Amino acid sequence: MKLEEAILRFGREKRNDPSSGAGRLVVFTNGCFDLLHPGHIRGLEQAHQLGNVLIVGLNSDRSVRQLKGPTRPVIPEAERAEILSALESVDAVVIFDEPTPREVISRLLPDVLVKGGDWPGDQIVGREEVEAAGGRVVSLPFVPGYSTSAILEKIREGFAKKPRLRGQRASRADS
Ligand SMILES: Nc1ncnc2c1ncn2[C@@H]1O[C@H](COP(=O)(O)OP(=O)(O)OP(=O)(O)O)[C@@H](O)[C@H]1O
Ligand SMILES: O=P(O)(O)O[C@@H]1O[C@H]([C@H](O)CO)[C@@H](O)[C@H](O)[C@@H]1O
Repeated sequence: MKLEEAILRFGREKRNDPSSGAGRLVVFTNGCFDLLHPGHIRGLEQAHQLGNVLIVGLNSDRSVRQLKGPTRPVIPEAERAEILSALESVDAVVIFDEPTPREVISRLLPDVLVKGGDWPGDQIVGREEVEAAGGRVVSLPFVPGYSTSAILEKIREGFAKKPRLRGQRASRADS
């Protein structure tokens, strides 16, 4: 979804308009969401439970590369957005190209801004803007043992031990 559409549908003006089903709490979270894992899924489900609508700000491929290096993301932005959009807990996905979601958050002004516990509270971008508009910021519990980097490392280690020819599927006997 384009930011402009998200603002039209879920922006503060829309929420303050009695004819638009006022009282809908808009929750926002953001991330790269490259190779989803249970930490992502649980965090998104918990985020959605904090309001009525969950909008996810998704870093574009260019933004992910700036943050996590030239080998990332593994999954292109359109497919990351498709995967997130398929989750019942996610109502809209807005891709942003900047290094941080500050612009998106400033324009959407969600009622609740959420980040996982891997981010210290004072480093959550958008905190000031959301709180100044009367919203709140929630840091969700981190689920230990899950990260996209760890998944990628496990894959790299596996291939390092038993490299396979391109296109060759391992038989059960190989494993
Ligand atoms: N294990 C986890 N438990 C709870 N939340 C998580 C966990 N891992 C990531 N998140 C949250 O998911 C969102 C997206 O994070 P991100 O895509 O960077 O995942 P990641 O697994 O940390 O990736 P990477 O290892 O590439 O940094 C962020 O809000 C982050 O706080
Ligand atoms: O997937 P990540 O690395 O958890 O997401 C990043 O979060 C940053 C965070 O919101 C800073 O408070 C954000 O600035 C960055 O663009 C990524 O979304």
